[in-house]
Amino acid sequence: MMNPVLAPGNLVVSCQAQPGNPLADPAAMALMARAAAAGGAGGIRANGPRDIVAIRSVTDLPIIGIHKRGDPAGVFITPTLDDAAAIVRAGADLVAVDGTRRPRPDSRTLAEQIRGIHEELGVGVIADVDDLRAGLAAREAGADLVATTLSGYTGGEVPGGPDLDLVRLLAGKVDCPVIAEGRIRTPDHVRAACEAGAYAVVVGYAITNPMDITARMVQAIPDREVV
Ligand SMILES: CC(=O)N[C@H](C=O)[C@@H](O)[C@H](O)[C@H](O)COP(=O)(O)O
Repeated sequence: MMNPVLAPGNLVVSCQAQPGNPLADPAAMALMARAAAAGGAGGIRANGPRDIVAIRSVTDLPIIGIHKRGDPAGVFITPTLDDAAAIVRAGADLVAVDGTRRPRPDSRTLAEQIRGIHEELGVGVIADVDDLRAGLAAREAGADLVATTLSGYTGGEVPGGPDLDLVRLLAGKVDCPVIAEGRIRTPDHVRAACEAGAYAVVVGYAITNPMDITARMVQAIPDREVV
């Protein structure tokens, strides 16, 4: 197994902004990463070579790199080996890839992609999974860590809270570190994820997406008049 790079018991802050978000700009994501580091984050998760280059230039924290490409309804988190290569060149220390059992756009298997990342790029791999079976299969395929990132995003309605049951199940069954990620919104969620066995916890929108935070606050206003 590759060195997991990320120390245990850390909070990783996901600094990502999608098109349509005014913060979708590498300089803004670098400022987010600096703020996260100043607040005590132990790692940064970031999307795409441009953001990763900008973030690498302002922090020595471990960077979990992803490259979102293609259709968000399918395999779109670092779908190919070339996508992984681009983010490692940009400065990522670990690569996260879609670790679900869905067909991959280049028709390689997850095991082939992971082997390529290990052998050609020399970094560890996090499998972003959606359920226990995917987590076990991803570990079997060579993933160094598994994360609950895609739970709730591969069918049906997206739940309101984190999938702590999946954290617990994975932590009891896979022999590698488990990262809790996805809809972790509060310090209580962070604590519960650690108690469920998470090696590290990733928080995104609740820290780095003021558009989403604002919308939630607005939604909470009773009898809001929509103009
Ligand atoms: C499903 C998907 O595309 N997840 C993405 C993966 O990188 C990000 O959009 C999330 O923000 C990240 O996983 C952190 O989760 P949250 O923002 O809920 O704390």
